[in-house]
Amino acid sequence: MKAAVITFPGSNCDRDLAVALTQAGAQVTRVWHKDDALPQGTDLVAVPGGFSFGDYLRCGAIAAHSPIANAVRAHGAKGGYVLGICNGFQVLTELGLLPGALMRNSGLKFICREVALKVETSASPFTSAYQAGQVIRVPVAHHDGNYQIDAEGLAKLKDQDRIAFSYAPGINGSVQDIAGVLSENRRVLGMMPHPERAADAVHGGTDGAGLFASVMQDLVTV
Ligand SMILES: NC(=O)CC[C@H](N)C(=O)O
Repeated sequence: MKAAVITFPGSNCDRDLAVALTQAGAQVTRVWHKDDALPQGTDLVAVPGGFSFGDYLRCGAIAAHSPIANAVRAHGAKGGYVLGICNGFQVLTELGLLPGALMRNSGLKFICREVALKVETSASPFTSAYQAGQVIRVPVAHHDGNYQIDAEGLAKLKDQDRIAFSYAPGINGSVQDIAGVLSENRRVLGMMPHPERAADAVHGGTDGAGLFASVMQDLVTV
C-alpha cells in the first residue's frame, strides 16, 4: 500500500499519521500542499489534522484550494482511497468528496479528550477490523466538529449505511452524534476523532490501530 500524507501550513498531525500508516505496513510519502500531483502509484491519500491556514476562512476552506487539491479530488473521484482525519475531514467536505459540513461545537469550546466512539458499520475498507456496534476509545481535539447535513443527505447516509462512527454519547452537537462518514463508494472516510493518536501502546490505547489495519487488508483483497 502506497500512502501519501499531505501537509498544509498549520497541519500538526501529519507526522503522527505517517507513523501510524508506516507501522500498519504502508509505504508513506509526505506531500507538500504546493505540489500539484500525487506520487506515482498512490493508493491512499491521507489528509491529516491540524489548523491548516490558521483555520481561516472556515476550517479546511483554504486548504481545499491548494495546488494539491485537484489531485486529491481526482484520486477520490476515480475510486482511490482517501482518509481525512479532523482538519482532514473538514478539508474533504470542502473538496466535495464528502457531504455535509463541520460547524462550531455546540458548546463553543475546543474539546480535547478521549471519547467513546461507536463503530456504526464494519462494511467499509476502513472499519472492517471492528465489529458493528463495538465501542472504541479514541481522542478528539477540535472546535469545529459539529457535523451537520440536511434531512435528505442524512436519510441517504443512513439508507446507504455510510455513517462510520458516532459519539457515544454525543459531545459536540453533531446531528445523530455522527463522528465519521463514508463516501458512496465507501473508499473515502472523514472522521473528527484521531485514530493515529490511539495506534500504539505508548499512546495509552490502541483502539485506533484497527482502522489502519483495515485499509491495509482491503488493498490486499482488491
Ligand atoms: N485537530 C484538528 O485537526 C483540529 C481541526 C480544526 N482545526 C478544529 O479545531 O476544528
